Amino acid sequence: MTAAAKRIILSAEALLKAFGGNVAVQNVSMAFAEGRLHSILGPNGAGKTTLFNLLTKDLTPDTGTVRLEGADVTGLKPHQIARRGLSRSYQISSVYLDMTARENVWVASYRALAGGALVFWRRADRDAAVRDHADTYLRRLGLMSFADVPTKELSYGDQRLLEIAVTLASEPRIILLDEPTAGLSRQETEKVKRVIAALKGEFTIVMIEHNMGVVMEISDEISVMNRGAVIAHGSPAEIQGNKTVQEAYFGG
Ligand SMILES: Nc1ncnc2c1ncn2[C@@H]1O[C@H](COP(=O)(O)OP(=O)(O)OP(=O)(O)O)[C@@H](O)[C@H]1O
Repeated sequence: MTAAAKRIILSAEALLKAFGGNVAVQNVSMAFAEGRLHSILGPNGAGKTTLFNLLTKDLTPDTGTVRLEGADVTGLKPHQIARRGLSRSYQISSVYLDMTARENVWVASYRALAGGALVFWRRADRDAAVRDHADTYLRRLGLMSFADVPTKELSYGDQRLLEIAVTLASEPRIILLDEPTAGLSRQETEKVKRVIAALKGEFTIVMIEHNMGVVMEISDEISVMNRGAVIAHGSPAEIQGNKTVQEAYFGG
């Protein structure tokens, strides 16, 4: 199915962001279709992270519009965007190293369930519900055997998986993954790749990723940025054969 045939859940429309005289994101428009994995590629400094920050409202664009389910959300704060179902993982792992794996997911689970007036539940029921919720995501990411292990004792790859578990436990509809395989071994990269591929369809995923093999294998569509602008958009096969991309990204 083509992207055009799918419902657009999130979109960037003519976004522009400059830092002083440096235009980091230049008139960028992108549409993210429901249930698809859309990767953003580009060399260092292309503007990918700035675009993420504009989508999550960690940054405000100088001009342009961000739409979530058709509504203009450009003026909203990050927590308001999160409440509307958009959750993000960071390039630098943001899990708490002194907490156990389960405790890390608990925090997001508690927030997700608290939306359902969790505070009024009996304490034992509440704690069991939060634990069940957290365990669902630990299991899903293959981390149950580490549930009670302090996060600092997990391998870096498992810490990145835990980060995805935390992201999912907030029950988003859209997840933004910032370089999920950065710094991982080949084996860990394979594992993270399989996990992300399994989330496709259920979640809309936007992913910045430098590992070309991962991007080409699991993406439904790819946008390529260079010097703040989008220079190509298409399927993995279309991007692989695109001459402009080869010149900009692979140096010729
Ligand atoms: N807070 C900031 N202040 C000033 N300049 C910034 C800021 N954030 C980003 N930039 C600049 O904007 C441009 C785009 O940076 P950005 O981090 O978005 O690129 P990127 O594609 O994510 O790169 P990388 O792959 O290295 O993470 C760069 O020239 C960068 O130096």
